[in-house]
Amino acid sequence: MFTLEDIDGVEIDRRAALYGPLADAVRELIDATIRTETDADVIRDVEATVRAATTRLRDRQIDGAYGVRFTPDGTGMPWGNAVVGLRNPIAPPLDIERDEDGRHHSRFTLGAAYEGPPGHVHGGVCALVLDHLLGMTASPGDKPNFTGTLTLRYRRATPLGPLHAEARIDRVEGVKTFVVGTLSDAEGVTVEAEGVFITPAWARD
Ligand SMILES: CCCCCCCCCCCC(=O)SCCNC(=O)CCNC(=O)[C@H](O)C(C)(C)COP(=O)(O)OP(=O)(O)OC[C@H]1O[C@@H](n2cnc3c(N)ncnc32)[C@H](O)[C@@H]1OP(=O)(O)O
Repeated sequence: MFTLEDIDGVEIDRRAALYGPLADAVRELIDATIRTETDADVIRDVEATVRAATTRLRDRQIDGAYGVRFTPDGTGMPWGNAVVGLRNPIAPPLDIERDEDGRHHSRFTLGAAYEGPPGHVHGGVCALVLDHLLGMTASPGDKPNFTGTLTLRYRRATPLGPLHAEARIDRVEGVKTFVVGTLSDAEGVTVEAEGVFITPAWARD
């Protein structure tokens, strides 16, 4: 599940510079695919081009998903992750910052690819973002904590566009870490979240 990738910082940077722009380009493609109103023959031509590009990428590929890789110095490479994955065009991706007090926060933009109600973020996408942010907040050390229960209160619809999310640990009780967080737009909080994150048996002392 968590694997060691024996590479140094120079190699991480090289790979990030190679794969990051590809994922960015595909994110643009997703947005353009949703919003285009160009001519039918152009759309069919682009479809063929995209299929050809996919065939070229599949020339050599790993079996299964990317996994969460760590380098010997503990640098994480969750590059296939659905929220922060550098190589995953589905991920917005979030850039999550950690304060000295353990609070985690992120500013990001969700566009047309994340729509649920017209012009607004899909409720499941709100949950996706908050689950990941709260999960990161719950796992400050080298032990993973997995979502046991995530409770959300959707106070009002979240508009597509620039957003902010933050989370902090409320308390720790044995193997359970209780985390609270919010998703907000410029007008204030749209979704409140509470999560119970649990250290799985295989990671306990
Ligand atoms: C580089 C960056 C990395 C990047 C990677 C960072 C990843 C962040 C990911 C974000 C978070 C995720 O999506 S994680 C993926 C989604 N979550 C999952 O897939 C979890 C699936 N479930 C499980 O693996 C398991 O059920 C666990 C770990 C949740 C529970 O394990 P368990 O072995 O069953 O626990 P058990 O010993 O019975 O119980 C321990 C205590 O927890 C309580 N408990 C047990 N289950 C639950 C529950 N669902 N909700 C509340 N509380 C519970 C029990 O009552 C007990 O309390 P007491 O008696 O001690 O009081």
